[in-house]
Amino acid sequence: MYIVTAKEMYGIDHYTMQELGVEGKLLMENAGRAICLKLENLIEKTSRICVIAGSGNNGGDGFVIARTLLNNNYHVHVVQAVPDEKITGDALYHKNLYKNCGGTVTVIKEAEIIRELVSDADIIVDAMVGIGIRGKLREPLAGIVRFLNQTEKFVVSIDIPSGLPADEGLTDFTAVEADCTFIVGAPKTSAFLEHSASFYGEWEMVSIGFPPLALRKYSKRMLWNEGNFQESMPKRKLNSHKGDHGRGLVIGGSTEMPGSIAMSVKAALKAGSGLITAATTEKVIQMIAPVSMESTFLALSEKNGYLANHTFPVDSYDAIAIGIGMGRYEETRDLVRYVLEQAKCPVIIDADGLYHIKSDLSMIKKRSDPTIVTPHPGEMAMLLDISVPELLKEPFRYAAEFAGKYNVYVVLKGKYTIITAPDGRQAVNTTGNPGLAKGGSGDVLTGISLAMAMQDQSIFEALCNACFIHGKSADLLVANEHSFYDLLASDVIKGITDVYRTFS
Ligand SMILES: NC(=O)C1=CN([C@@H]2O[C@H](COP(=O)(O)OP(=O)(O)OC[C@H]3O[C@@H](n4cnc5c(N)ncnc54)[C@H](OP(=O)(O)O)[C@@H]3O)[C@@H](O)[C@H]2O)[C@H](O)CC1
Ligand SMILES: [K+]
Repeated sequence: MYIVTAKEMYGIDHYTMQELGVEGKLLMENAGRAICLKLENLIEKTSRICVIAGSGNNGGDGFVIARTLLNNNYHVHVVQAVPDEKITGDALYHKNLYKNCGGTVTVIKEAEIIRELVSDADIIVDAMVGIGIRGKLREPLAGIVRFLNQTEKFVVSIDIPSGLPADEGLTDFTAVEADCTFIVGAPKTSAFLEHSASFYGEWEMVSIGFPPLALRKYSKRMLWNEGNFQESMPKRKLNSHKGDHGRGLVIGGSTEMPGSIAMSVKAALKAGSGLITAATTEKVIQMIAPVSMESTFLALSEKNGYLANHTFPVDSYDAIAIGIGMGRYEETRDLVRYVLEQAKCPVIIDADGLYHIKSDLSMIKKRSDPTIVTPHPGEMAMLLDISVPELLKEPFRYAAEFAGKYNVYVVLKGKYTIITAPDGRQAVNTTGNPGLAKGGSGDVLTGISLAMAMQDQSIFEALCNACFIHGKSADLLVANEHSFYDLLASDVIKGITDVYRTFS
């Protein structure tokens, strides 16, 4: 499923109409009808529905919905929140069809009157404004939105909750807090931003006839779901051996943080790596060896319990993960630099490793083999020298800029983890739950990512699939024997079994 900005949606719309010859009226009919099919599952035959229509094509969708429901014997009324002369084009065509079928419309000039008009309605359909919103919502729409946000009635938004921007970048808006939203054609970016996603309520996308080639042509963003995982995840050959599944190296750990590298190693093996070596200090090896029975170890030099400058052969690995639990000592940075310079395989940089590269980002820019950074918002903001709120306003843009500038893959972790390729392709992971907001969760994702980077798939798909597995494991665990509260990172490692048994 593709994710679009408002501009991309207009591009897809234009292409479908101009190049393919599909008329706008037909797209509007398709949108309204597809939404009604879904809406009818939510409402009773006796439900009273009030559609609030605005001036643009979003309002036009509202008139199609009103006509379809009316013709299906529902009790419907349309409140038009703009003067008659503002309804033009395809929207006017559909308004006339609705009226020709016996539909009634009340035109309102002031927001106050809305309370009375919807007093006997069970369901309110918000078709005031969609992706065409410019600036902050004007009256009377703003007043209607304030009323809708305090009413107990069930509010269904069309395409986008009215007032909400489709794109990232704006955080100050008045918008409908919908109970549910039927998104037209393709989900918009604001459905995946921490400050705006909740306005959509539960959402579902309806297809209205945009061909995949049009979506592909305009959008570089997608939602990574079960279908993508099943399609791209390489199948295991029955006669394969451990060498076929990747020989990985995990570098990290310190006396203060010995557990994290053990988690990454275990996750990497559980997710399907053939062989994993943990490169860490002698002391950490002694500490983690009893719980890391399936891995091999490489003792590196240390200073005060932290990894110190050390050169060792890194060319016999298929992928490397570095940074986990390694601390921020100056001496450790030289080790990070050495690995990034020498390794001729994909390198994943996580946690303290990100702190080390910050002082000299040319360390990653110079590399010719794939480099992957896996920051949480705090680490990403640190890499960019901006605040976390600034980053979260436009995470897609910042991630894409960083990926392009430094030629790296970025896995920006969060409620909506965004995976970005150096060429600007982006995916949003669909799995995961609040149970993952716990220590060790990132270490597990790094381990799974290491395993995925060594399977027979592109790095972008590998990272998308790693995020999918990580989140899906947590989802299956919470659906069955666990809760958001008790879920541990070690449970997520065990849960990988169920993900593979269920989906591959
Ligand atoms: N291809 C598709 O995706 C299809 C989408 N459909 C639906 O159409 C809308 C987009 O339609 P569009 O007409 O481009 O825009 P909107 O209806 O969202 O909004 C335009 C009107 O909104 C008024 N407006 C704009 N900003 C404000 C504001 N800040 N306050 C109040 N009113 C505002 C604007 O009025 P003006 O007086 O400023 O001109 C416009 O009249 C999309 O979201 C889908 O729902 C199609 O039905 C099918 C194809
Ligand atoms: K709307």
